[in-house]
Amino acid sequence: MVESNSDMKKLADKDGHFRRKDSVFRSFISRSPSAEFPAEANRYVLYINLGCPWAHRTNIVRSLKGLEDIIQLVKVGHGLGPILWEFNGTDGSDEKEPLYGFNYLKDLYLKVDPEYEGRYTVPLLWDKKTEKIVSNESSEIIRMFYTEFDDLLPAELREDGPRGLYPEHLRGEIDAMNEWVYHQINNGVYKSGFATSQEAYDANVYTLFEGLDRVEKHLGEPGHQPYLFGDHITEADIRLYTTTIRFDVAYYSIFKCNIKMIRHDYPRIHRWLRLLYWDESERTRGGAFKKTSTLDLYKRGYAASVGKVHGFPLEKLVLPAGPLPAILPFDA
Ligand SMILES: N[C@@H](CCC(=O)N[C@@H](CS)C(=O)NCC(=O)O)C(=O)O
Repeated sequence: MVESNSDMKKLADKDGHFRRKDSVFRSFISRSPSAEFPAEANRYVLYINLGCPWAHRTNIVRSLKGLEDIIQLVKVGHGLGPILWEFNGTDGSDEKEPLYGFNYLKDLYLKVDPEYEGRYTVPLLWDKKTEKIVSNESSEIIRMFYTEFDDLLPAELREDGPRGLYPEHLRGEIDAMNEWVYHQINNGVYKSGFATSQEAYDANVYTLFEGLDRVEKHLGEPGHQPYLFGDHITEADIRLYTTTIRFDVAYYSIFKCNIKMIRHDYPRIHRWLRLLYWDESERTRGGAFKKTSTLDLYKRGYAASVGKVHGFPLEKLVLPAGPLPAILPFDA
């Protein structure tokens, strides 16, 4: 029996189009001590799956901001049965959920709200003290991480220091870029990959490549190197990175996003991507991008998801070998 709100076959609507549902839990951690969810060390747990690009955003920011000792990270594996997220030792996950011994991520959602009818998604930010979900929306979790724990961090890691990820003078431009990058690229790959009709796939796959063409052009404009908005890594880089690092290895073949490849067809994006991935300097706190990127997992995770959408059993998955290597060296 597949439960309706975790049923992967129902990801696409009747017309074959994948339309992502809005996240349901949208509270905020605040630096104010009187807030419902005040910023405190050892109080919050971030649940992720390493394959998920939305969860990956939060994992990168946790690492870039130096929040590893402040926010606990728990990895959940890909479900071997019909339920998507399972604590089963795969993808670096524990055998059981560490706080309550649950088997599935959905058990946390149902603990908070037994009537919950939304999807059981990662990332999930959990408050140990109130036993509530703070948020399951990555774009908002990363923004809390930028600022709200800053009183607990050294000056050089604070948002008002030189490494601000969402600096005031760039907010308008970052928001504008986020908007089209989200629709055309971050979510664009899913609109191709989870389409269950030829019409839905055809209606979306070209728009994705128009988005990548636009990024390639953006990176050629003054003030847009080496990072998307100049000398410093910003939110825009993080949000684009998690899709592009999965592109050649997984989306190209498994999501049928195969009109162009980053490594062969987008020299500027390819350079920018490798610059972030291979950076193990202090700028990325010793490799926040590389350390959180698990290229070997991406094919299997996406093949399993697409298999679930089409009712194809996991044990029969055959994974594509290439491209080799999964990411090229910086100077190739
Ligand atoms: N808008 C959410 C999307 C999260 C999301 O869709 N996560 C996927 C994994 S990559 C998921 O958990 N899907 C399970 C499902 O839809 O049942 C965010 O950015 O946090």
